[in-house]
Amino acid sequence: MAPHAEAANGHANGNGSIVPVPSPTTNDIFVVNSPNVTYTETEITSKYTYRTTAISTGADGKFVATPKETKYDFKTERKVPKVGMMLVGWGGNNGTTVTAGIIANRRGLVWDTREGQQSANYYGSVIMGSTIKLGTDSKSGKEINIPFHDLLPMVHPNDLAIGGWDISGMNLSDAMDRAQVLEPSLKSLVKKEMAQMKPLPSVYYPDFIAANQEERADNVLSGTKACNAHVEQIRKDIRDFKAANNLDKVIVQWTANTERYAEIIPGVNDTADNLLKAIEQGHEEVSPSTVFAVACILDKVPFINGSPQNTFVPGAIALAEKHGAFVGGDDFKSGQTKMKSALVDFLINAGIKLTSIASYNHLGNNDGMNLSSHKQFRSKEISKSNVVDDMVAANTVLYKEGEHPDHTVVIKYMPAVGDNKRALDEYYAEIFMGGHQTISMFNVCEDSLLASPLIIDLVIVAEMMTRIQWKEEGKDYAGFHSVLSVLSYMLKAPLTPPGTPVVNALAKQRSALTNIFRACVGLEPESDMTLEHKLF
Ligand SMILES: NC(=O)c1ccc[n+]([C@@H]2O[C@H](COP(=O)([O-])OP(=O)(O)OC[C@H]3O[C@@H](n4cnc5c(N)ncnc54)[C@H](O)[C@@H]3O)[C@@H](O)[C@H]2O)c1
Ligand SMILES: O=P([O-])([O-])O[C@@H]1[C@@H](O)[C@H](O)[C@@H](O)[C@H](O)[C@@H]1O
Repeated sequence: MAPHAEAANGHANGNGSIVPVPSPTTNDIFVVNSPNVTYTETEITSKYTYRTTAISTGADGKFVATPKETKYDFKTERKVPKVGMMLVGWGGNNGTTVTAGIIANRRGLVWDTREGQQSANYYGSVIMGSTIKLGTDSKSGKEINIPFHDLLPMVHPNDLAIGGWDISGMNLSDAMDRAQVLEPSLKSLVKKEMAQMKPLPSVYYPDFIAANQEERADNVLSGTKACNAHVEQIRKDIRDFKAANNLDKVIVQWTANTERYAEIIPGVNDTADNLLKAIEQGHEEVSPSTVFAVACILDKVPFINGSPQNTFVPGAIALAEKHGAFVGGDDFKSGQTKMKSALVDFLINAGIKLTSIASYNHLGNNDGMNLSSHKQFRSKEISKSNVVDDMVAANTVLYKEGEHPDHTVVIKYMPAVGDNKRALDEYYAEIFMGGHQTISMFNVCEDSLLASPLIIDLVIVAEMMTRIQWKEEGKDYAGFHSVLSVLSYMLKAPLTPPGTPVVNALAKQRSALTNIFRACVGLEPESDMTLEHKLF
């Protein structure tokens, strides 16, 4: 949508004159016409008033609600850098699928399927496949929506350089065949390019993943316990990849197997210094994923954990804060849990008292095989079970202090169904006057085709966050907190800055992401009040 003529030429400042703004870049589809927003060739700055409600309790025990305003300045770099995505577990179902998907989109591929011709797309990506409301047309009052990707100058996934590590040395074409996710007609179009891609050898500490993974571990660095050499090798791998592809920055994601939880041990992984010392001493409780996290943190390479294990032990969080490095996690929220976080939000906010959730799923891919081992399943059970806690705790009308719906999670490995995970859910609730509502759901989640767009969203948003700074009046600009809780929409068990609340409600997560990005261009949060359509 071309911006309104005079808006494109500047905005009225306090004394009514038009302050010229540089014309939007060719990629911009909108410009904000506000005295609070300034565009230069290199950055967008916005003056933003953050409005909240501070609650206190009066002497009479009543809540006292006081509107509160905090003024922030946001600064966003406009130049979209050349970005690399390095995946740990690159040779897995997700790694091969997301790689093939980006190649297919980059080349605009079309392939034959039983239902006819299929074109490459980014469906399932909130950034590439959804829109946000920009505002309402000043003449018609019609809602104007724009692609989410156009809200800020974000990286396009087609431009990502892709690499990574795997304990399996299989090239990406053969690994794509092993994954059994994509149509042969599509694979035939990308296999030549993918055959040239070979994962870098990785760290392999057998005790952290299922023993059934050992047979594929033919591409490993020497040593089966954490050590400085492993950290330094990973740091070198990232530097080499960045140089070889002439990149401005790299984002690393863990999409390798689910590990068992690491025990939190005082003196070992409870502080940054202890964790570094534990790695140097080869402590057996330091996992491969934590070694990758440390390597990335030391070079301020954003690291995101797409699996449920506790990669970010307290020492890793402390190290990230010390270095001002971005981390995010845990566990891609792809199918069954994504549905749950939306449905539970709806039920509880509709005043329906959910009393039982039974979540059963079975799958036949290698992830499922790894999860057939109890310790690895336990990691996943935790991330899949905690997703309703915030919604339940927020409704003290339905639930007494400490009251919680029954919630069970079952995962069974059934090789025959491959990557086409079956999620069978029963939601049981109390309704008006002793009635009950039972919702039974059978949800076939093609796991890797649902997870791959999330891997893309996580890279795009994490990279965007590296180009956004904030300050209060009279202070210096700074980055967001090291723990990127803004990534929570894509994750089952959102990691948040220590001591801050976890929000799992899907609508709230999307709203937070949208409105933080809107603030960067000086736009108010979208409230959906639409008073313009209610008062007149
Ligand atoms: N819908 C989804 O697919 C989904 C959703 C949420 C989370 N996850 C998580 O994402 C991860 C990947 O899922 P997947 O279906 O691609 O699994 P997968 O088993 O197909 O792929 C995992 C890959 O990691 C490799 N690997 C294991 N340990 C490694 C190490 N130390 N270093 C490097 N590579 C290593 C394996 O060889 C394998 O190729 C799993 O932890 C899974 O639980 C997947
Ligand atoms: O995201 P979601 O569909 O709830 O959870 C999925 C589980 O149902 C599945 O068993 C597991 O293999 C995937 O890794 C993923 O975690």
